[in-house]
Amino acid sequence: MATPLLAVERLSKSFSGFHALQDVSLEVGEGSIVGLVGPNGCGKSTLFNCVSGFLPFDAGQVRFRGTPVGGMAPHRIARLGLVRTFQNGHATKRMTVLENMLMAAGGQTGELPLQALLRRPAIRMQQTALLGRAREILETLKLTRVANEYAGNLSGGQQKLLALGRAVMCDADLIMLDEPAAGVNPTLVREFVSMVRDLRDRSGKTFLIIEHDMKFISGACDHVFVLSAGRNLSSGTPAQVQRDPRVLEVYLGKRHAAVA
Ligand SMILES: Nc1ncnc2c1ncn2[C@@H]1O[C@H](COP(=O)(O)OP(=O)(O)OP(=O)(O)O)[C@@H](O)[C@H]1O
Repeated sequence: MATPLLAVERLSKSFSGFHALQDVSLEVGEGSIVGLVGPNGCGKSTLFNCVSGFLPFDAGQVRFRGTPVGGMAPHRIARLGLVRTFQNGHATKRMTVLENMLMAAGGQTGELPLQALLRRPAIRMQQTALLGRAREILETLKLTRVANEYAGNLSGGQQKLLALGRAVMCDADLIMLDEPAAGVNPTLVREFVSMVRDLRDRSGKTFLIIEHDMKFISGACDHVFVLSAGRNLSSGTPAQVQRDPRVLEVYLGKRHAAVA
């Protein structure tokens, strides 16, 4: 079997003796769109933080393209091709949307002053290419109209789209989205789903997505992992997990699960 792009292997993480994650495992295949769901407090964000290097974990391993990334700093993991968004967006509010996009594309030639002096034509070409790419992504995300607005002036939904755009701009292979549909109006959620699928189909991006909105999960994801109280509960296609009595029980309670 091919090595999965991301493998989380028996990951555990405690906070002062409280087990936020216990032996959690999941795999994300290249080019797939995978959902991570579960009731509030079940450990989804903790898992994202551990995978992306923002939190150390206690036991288990995270492999990206087979390489263990446990203990690596977030920027090193990002350089390998794994980036994540945050629930609150993390865009710089006093820069324009376009500037935020350009900032997200790290690792350009000429970031050091000496390089900048020696390689001016190369830098100009690279800047033109980046600008073109940023404009193209903003067009896909329907943000062209607000490209020169301060990011702080965008609506909640537009901020989410900008977070997605910045992640795509990094040119990462795996993009982890933390609640992309929270606070986004239903029409925009549908567009967001088709944009994510489009980015996967056209650019071969892989996505791991935390989301409470089951319409988003059903519309976007090929596969879903369900956590409950810091442990793996279920996994399968969106339709399979929504029929799983264990999942119905944690979401709806035992009595409802029996009749659902
Ligand atoms: N830094 C921390 N210190 C102490 N406890 C924490 C910390 N971070 C998370 N927790 C606890 O770990 C558990 C899992 O939290 P986490 O935020 O990962 O859940 P979640 O599934 O993302 O929840 P939500 O859907 O509400 O965002 C919760 O009980 C939370 O209170």
